[in-house]
Amino acid sequence: MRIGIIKTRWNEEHVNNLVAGIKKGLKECKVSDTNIFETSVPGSFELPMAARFLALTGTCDAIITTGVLIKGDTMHFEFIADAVAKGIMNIGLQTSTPVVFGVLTCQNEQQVKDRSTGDNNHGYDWGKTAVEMALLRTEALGGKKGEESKEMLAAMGFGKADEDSASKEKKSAFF
Ligand SMILES: Nc1c(NC[C@H](O)[C@H](O)[C@H](O)CO)[nH]c(=O)[nH]c1=O
Ligand SMILES: CC(=O)[C@@H](O)COP(=O)(O)O
Repeated sequence: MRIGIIKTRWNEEHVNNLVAGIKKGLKECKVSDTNIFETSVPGSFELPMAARFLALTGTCDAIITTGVLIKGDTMHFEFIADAVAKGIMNIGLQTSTPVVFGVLTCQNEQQVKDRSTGDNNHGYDWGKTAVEMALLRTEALGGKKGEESKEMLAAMGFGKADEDSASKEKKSAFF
């Protein structure tokens, strides 16, 4: 299983803490470092576009987008938070690659710290969510029922991740 992490350079220190949490969650799920692809974008607003580009490479079974939005003095926060949440959902649905919404939307810095450090690092849960959704995707697209979808996805450029899952015979647990 290969997982992509796209992180922002906005609020970099907090985001790096979240990424550490994500990697802890992935490690517990036996995802090796070599199967984690990591890249960065300027801010949260750029996450959906980058997630789309990465999904279209067909190299990841799931993608985690992570960033930190902190409320400022204007409506900027509200517009970005709404656009990013909807954008990330859309990319997952459009590409059939699960995209985890790993963006904290906080009123202040303390709220961020409370959710990105110690035992309440939300990144940890996002790592596990990505693995669960990647497995679900494999079940959905890698089994017999998924043959047609797989061909369609291959034609659209979703090659590698699907080839990997197709080469293993999997017993479906979800469907
Ligand atoms: N204020 C925050 C931003 N703002 C930047 C935008 O995300 C974007 O990069 C810019 O509007 C150019 O398109 N980004 C965050 O991730 N967090 C913030 O608190
Ligand atoms: C420009 C930004 O990304 C953001 O920080 C806006 O903050 P504010 O709402 O205080 O203008």
